[in-house]
Parts: sequence; structure tokens; C-alpha cells
Amino acid sequence: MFTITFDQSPLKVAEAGASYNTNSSSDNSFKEIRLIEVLVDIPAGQFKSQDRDEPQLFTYSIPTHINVEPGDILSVPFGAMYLGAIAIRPTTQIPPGLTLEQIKPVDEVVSKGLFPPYYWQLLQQIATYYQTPLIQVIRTALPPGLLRRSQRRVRLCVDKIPPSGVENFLHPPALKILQLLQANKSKDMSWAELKKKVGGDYWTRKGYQDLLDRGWAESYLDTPKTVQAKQQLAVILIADPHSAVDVTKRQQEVLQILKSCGGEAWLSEFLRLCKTSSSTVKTLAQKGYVLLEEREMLRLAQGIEQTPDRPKTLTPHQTNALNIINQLSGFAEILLHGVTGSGKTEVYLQAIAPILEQGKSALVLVPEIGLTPQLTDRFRARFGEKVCVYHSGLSEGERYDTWRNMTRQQPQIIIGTRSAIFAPLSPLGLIILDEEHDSSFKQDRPAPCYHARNVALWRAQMENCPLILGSATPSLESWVAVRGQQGRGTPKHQNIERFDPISPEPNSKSLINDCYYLSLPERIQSRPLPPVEVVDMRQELRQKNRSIFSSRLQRALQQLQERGQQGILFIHRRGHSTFVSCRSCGYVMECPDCDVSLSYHHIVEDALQTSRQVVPTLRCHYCNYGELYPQRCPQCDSPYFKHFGSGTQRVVEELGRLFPELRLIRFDSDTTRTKDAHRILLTRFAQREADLLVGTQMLTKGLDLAGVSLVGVVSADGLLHLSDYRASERAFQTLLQVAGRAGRGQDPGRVIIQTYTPEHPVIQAVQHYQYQPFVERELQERQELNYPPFGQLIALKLSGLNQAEVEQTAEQFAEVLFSIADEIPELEVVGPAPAPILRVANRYRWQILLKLLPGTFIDPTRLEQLQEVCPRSIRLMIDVDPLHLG
Ligand SMILES: Nc1ncnc2c1ncn2[C@@H]1O[C@H](COP(=O)(O)OP(=O)(O)OP(=O)(O)O)[C@@H](O)[C@H]1O
Ligand SMILES: [Zn+2]
Ligand SMILES: [Zn+2]
Repeated sequence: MFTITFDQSPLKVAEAGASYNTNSSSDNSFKEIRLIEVLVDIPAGQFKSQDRDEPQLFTYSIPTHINVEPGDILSVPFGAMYLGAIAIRPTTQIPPGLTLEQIKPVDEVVSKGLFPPYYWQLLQQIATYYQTPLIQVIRTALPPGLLRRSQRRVRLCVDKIPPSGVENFLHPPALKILQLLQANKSKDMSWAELKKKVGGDYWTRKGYQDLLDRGWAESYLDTPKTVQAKQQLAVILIADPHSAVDVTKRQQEVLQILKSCGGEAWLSEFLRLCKTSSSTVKTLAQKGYVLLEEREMLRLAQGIEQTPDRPKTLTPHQTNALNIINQLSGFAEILLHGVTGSGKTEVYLQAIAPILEQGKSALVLVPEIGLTPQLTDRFRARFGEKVCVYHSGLSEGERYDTWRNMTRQQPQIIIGTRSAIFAPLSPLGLIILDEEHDSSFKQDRPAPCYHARNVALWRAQMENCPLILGSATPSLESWVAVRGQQGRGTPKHQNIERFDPISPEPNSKSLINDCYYLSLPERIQSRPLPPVEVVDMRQELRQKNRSIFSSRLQRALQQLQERGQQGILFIHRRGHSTFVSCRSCGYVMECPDCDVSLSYHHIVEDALQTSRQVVPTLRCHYCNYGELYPQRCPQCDSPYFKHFGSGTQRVVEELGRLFPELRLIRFDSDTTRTKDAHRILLTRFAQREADLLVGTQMLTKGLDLAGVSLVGVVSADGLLHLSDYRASERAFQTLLQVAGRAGRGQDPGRVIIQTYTPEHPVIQAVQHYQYQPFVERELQERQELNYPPFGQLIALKLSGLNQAEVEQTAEQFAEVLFSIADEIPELEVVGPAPAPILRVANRYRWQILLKLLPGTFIDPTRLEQLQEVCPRSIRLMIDVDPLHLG
């Protein structure tokens, strides 16, 4: 848990000598100067900043007669033009090189409320904490083209205009505008059009100002008229499939699928889903079972309409959790720790209902879009049209429309991935992070490398609303936040300095107790968690089984079809395992100092420029410790000492060879690229079109499929030995999540995990579902080496096309940092070292780790200086609280 400190410094322009802070009555005379930083919509090529594509913030003064707030859309003078702009934050600083007189005033407020008033402070907080320029944070937060898509228009206030004789006293440009508008049927025109007809910006502005002063005209912001609502064919079920008699088996199937989609779908999506032709659907339409109809396609992404459902009767654990949540009124951080299938989603749904009734909105964040269709469907079934989806996968138009819709202040629910934390909802009554432990909540690149959980916490504090973190396997950060440093205590009530948006005085911080630990220890209907069987792959090798499947997993796969059951086969993502291990004894090479596994590297030795030699080496990518790649296992001398990894492709081939009858669906980033692929593949699986779902990480997240009885993990080792201090935590979470997909329906589940190190503490903990003992042990280890959540890490990630240059720069930077560390004993500099995967997309990558003891902060300006001296050919990324090192 960190403290929020907002920059509430007084007006610096008013700093007349040192008297400002000591004599508070003298500041009134200066309060008149109000400055605002704005984001200007500069047409491409009009302005050259250091970085060509980078938009800029400009400072304007606010005239006394208008009220400008952050989030307003403005018209501002810019060179000879007037441009659209978004007010970002009030400032007290005159930009360097300018005098107060040179700062131009804002022209007009065109539209209000593009984001809530405290929003800029949130952006500012992110910029400060994640050491990123504010403008980059703005670019991450606001949807692209927000200004470009908004059109300034002028309309007459018809009832304010006297009936006749106005020609006698109006100036020509004002009269011209009046006549143009009056001639228009809607009494309304775009600014651009007016300008063209009146003859230039200057006269249009003069004329308009006159009409505005008289109250005869006003300007406003509108979506350009060219953006038309899209029409699209929908197919709608109009009769019960069960009563259909005159249909073929296939047609009956198609009707059933439509029913399971909630009775309605877009035709094109539906055809893909059923793998049928439009003639089948047309036949069904002729027979009167379905209706084909043009409908307006909502550009608000709301998903497919669902049959309404009612709140479920809660279990006692759910009731207890909900009661506590319902009693909260202000900020609180709640960890909802519920085992897989314990009904966390139902708790979210019932916690949101009263929030909407109070006229507030709710924000629900989920890890990946692969998980969203099922979850969105459940929300849609409960709350209908009030649910919208927001994530970076939407088109620009969808994002824009959803954004504008969110600022309309009707109570609504936004479901989205990481970037949805920036949704401009207000008032906000509740924020939920589902699967809060998931690492996709952290942005890897570009900067800011923000974690949506941190941002959510700051937002909840600013909005003074509760934040629910839900997970079956909470992150160590969240666990420690609510249970105290050792993770043992009962929910620890902490003192948090809360920002009060109502009275933003520097000292108005209130102390509140606000951490809750809520647990759902049982599955719904007291279904048992599926037993976890661990298979020792070293034994298989001894028994001469060289297949990637143990004989136990082979038997289980065999039985799937015989028993008409379904399974999930989990494969660790390829290309991420760089560790080396022994197939005979399971020994893994580790760094003697850093508690992470060593990474395999080829080093090309070219010292004499005559011979090129490939030398396989093992390297620690924290501290750069290295040794030669041993030919035989240092522990048991076995020659089966290898670099690890088996991809989806290989698994699928082997499955095809061993079980030609088994019907597979591949579910990974290769097969789920297109827009609705997740929904389509999962629906097909749920319709039992396949026996086995084979895939990567994506499978672990929240799938609720009743038919799945078997879960197989091909090799846990890829997860266990990631060369990262978080490897164990992540492996534990992933394995428990994937195990949690089994046995959610009537059939009891079964989980088979294959590994070369069955004695590994993570495997032991997973086998017995021991969350707390695992976490306590892990926390102890982290504490010994000052890893998070105890100490803080900052990674400086360098990359460039020239390997020697990257390495050299990294070494120079490390020198600078070492000298800083000499002054700050709480700072440790580790490295520089090559990233575990040294070269990605042609760029060589090195990194330096900064380790800070609890409570220590490094002055951000010192890291900024590194940014300034960084050669242009090298990219430097500052990753605060990095999750993935490499
Ligand atoms: N009170 C209830 N009564 C009956 N069924 C329920 C109840 N609560 C939830 N369910 C059902 O139980 C199943 C599991 O619930 P849910 O998916 O919400 O669990 P979860 O805790 O989110 O699981 P996971 O962490 O594995 O994603 C769902 O099909 C849900 O509809
Ligand atoms: Zn060995
Ligand atoms: Zn090391």
C-alpha cells in the first residue's frame, strides 16, 4: 500500500518574494491569474516538437468571465487559427521562455465534462509514480481521435432573437452569420462551414462573439454527421425450437444454437458460429421459426443480447460477503478470496445492483478479452443495455462512442480490460478487478508501465468508493495489503491518506480504516475441488516412455471419448522458457545470488575477428552471473541435460498420432486473432463439437464450462522455472486456475499435472490446494532478498539495434546509478545484465534493476537525467514495479 501525495503547490506565478506562504491574506490579489494546460488538436504537420508524433501540452490563461475545468473541450487561439483543445489540468507555472503577457487566453468552452474533475490528478499521479511524461499518460488514457471526431457547431437561440429590424445595428459579419443560420432549416451549422462562407477565421469569430454576447447564438460539440449508425442483418428466434417438427436435424441444431445465444444474433456472426450457409437460415425464416431483420448496429459494444436472468439465491458465504460490501459507503479495499467456482461473479452482480439504484456507475476490469464474452453475457443477462464493453480492441469509432456515452452520467456498467480503468464514469460507485492477480493488468509497453490495480486503488480513493479485488489466488501484494506484512493477520485496518475531491486543500486528508478480507472457501453446491494427480516424468523416462504424454494422461485422454466427457489440455506458452534442466533428476540451474533460474544464451565469440564460435552459456539476467553450459547434469551426471520447451504445434501433432479419433479445438493466440474468435470457439466447445480444448494461458482465465471433467497440464516445468523472482507465485496461480476449470458441472473433475520436479514446493501446494502456507513461505523468501511486496523494484530496460552499443550504454548508466547508490544506502543497483531473451524483433535488450528498501524513494528527476543523456539510437524504458523482467 502506498501513500498518495498530490501536488497541491500554491500558485507559483504569484510568488512575490517569500511572503506568499507566511502571509495568507496577501495571496488574494494573485488568485485572478488562472492558467490551464490544454491538449491542442494540432493538424498533422502543423507543429514540430522534438518527437514528431508527440502531441503537446500548451498553457493558456482563463479569462475572468468564463469557467474552465479539466475535461472541458475548448476553443483556443493557436497561431493565426482557433483550434479545439481539451483542458487537462490547472497549472501555476508559466512555461519557460514566456512571460505572463505572452500567454493567450482561452477563447470559449465548447463542451463540458469529457472526464470527471479529479481525473487530471489521477493522470498526474500515474505520470509521477510511473516516471512517464504526462502527455504519454494522456495518450494512453484518452481514446484516439477524441478531438478530431468532435465537431464544433453553432446554433441560433431562436426565441431570444427579436422579430425584426436587427439589420440596423448588427455589424456585417454578425449579420452574415445570423442570416446564414436563419437560412438553414435546422438553424445550425458547423464552424468550419461558417468560416468558409463568412470569409475567414477572424471575421467569423468577431461576428459570432457579437451574437454570443447577445445570447442569440451558442456553440456546441457534436459527432460529425458523416458517422452514420450502421445497419446490419440480425436473425431472431420467433418460435420454440422444441415445437419445430418440419425441420431437418441440422436445422433443429441451428435453432438450438440460436436459442443458446439468447434468441438473437447478427446474421454474419451466427453463420460463422454454426458453420452454416445463409440458405439454411432463409429456409428457417420461410418456415416461420426465425425472423431476418435490418437493425441498427450499436457502435457501443454491448455483446449479444441475453435472455434476462434473476439474482440467484446466495450461499451463506456469498451472503456474508455481500452484506459487508453493501454496508460500505466510502473508500474501502476488499479482497474477495474465493476458490474457483465459488460464485464470485454472482457476488459482483448483486453488489452492483444497489449501486445503479443510487444513480452511480460501476467499473469491472477483467484480464483478457478471451474471458470477456462469457462474463459480459452474464452481466448483460442481468443488467441489459446498461452494460458496455470498453477495451483497446474496439474500433476507434466504438471507443469514441462509448466514451461519449460514458460521460452522459447515466448509471451504467463498463466491463473492460486494463485500459478501461480510464473510463470517464462519474459518479462511480464501485470498482471491481476480477482475477486481480493476473499479470495482464500491468502494461508492459509503451510507457506508462502502469498496473491497473494501482490505478484502480487511486481512483477508488479519489471517488471515495469501494474497490473489490477478486481472485482464487490473490497476488502477494493484495494479500499483504489486507492481511498485514506477514500475511498472517486478520484483515489489517490501515491508515490511508485519502484525497478528498470536494475540498482539495493540501491538508484535508482523513484517516480511515478500510481493508477487508472476504472469503468464499467452497464451491457452489459444495462441489468438491477436483483432486490433483502429479505425474513424475522422470519415472516415465525410466520406463522408456519418451512421449510428451505420460501413460496416465494417455489413459485419461482415451477415456474422454469413451465416456462422452470433455477435457482441457494446458500448454505453457512457447518461447518463454529459457531454463536448462535435467530430465533424469529434475535439477535446474540457478543463480547462486538471485534465486532465479539461469537463462540459456548463445554467445558468438568474435574476439579476433577471424573465427566465429558459438558458445552456449548460462546467464543470470538480474546480476549477469554466467557460466558455461554443462554437458552433463551437475547433480546426477545424466546426459539428458537440456534446454526446455514444447509448443502447441508439437502437442497437437502428437495428439493426432496417438488419438486420431479425438476432436480438438486449439485455443491460443494463433487461433483467436479475429474479433469474435473466442466466443465462437468456446460456443462450439460448449456445444460439444469437440472433446478437447488445447491451449495456452488463455485457458486459465475464468472459463465456466460444465462439461469439462479432465484438465491436463502437459508440463508444469516451463512455468516453475521462469527466470524471474515471481516464477513460483505465477506458477502457483496458473496451475490452480487451470485446475479450477475441471469438475464445475455434474461430473466430478480430475486434474493431471506432469512435471520433472514433483517435489517442487509449488507442485506440493497445488496438489493440496494450500494457498496460505504457500504464500507465507513465499513471503518469507521475498523478504530475505527484499523483493516485492517488501522492497520495490524499478527496471531500466534498454534496447537497440547495435548489441555493443546497448551493452555499453547499460554499463555507463549502471556507473551513474552506482554513484547515486553510494549516497542512498537503501538503494541497491543490480546488473547490468542481458534480458533473458537477448534479442527480440532485431533489438538487443539489456536491463538494470534498482532495488529499493521499503519506504525509500528515488528522486524521479535523477532517472529523468538518464533519459536525457540516452543516445538516440537506444530506447530506455523505465518500468516501475516490473512484472516481467525480460
Ligand atoms: N448462489 C448460487 N446458486 C447457484 N448457482 C450459482 C450461485 N452462485 C454462482 N452460481 C453458479 O456457479 C458457477 C460458478 O460461479 P462463478 O463462475 O461466479 O465462480 P467464480 O468464483 O467466478 O469462479 P472462477 O474463479 O473459477 O472464475 C456459475 O455457473 C454460476 O452461475
Ligand atoms: Zn540430473
Ligand atoms: Zn544473479
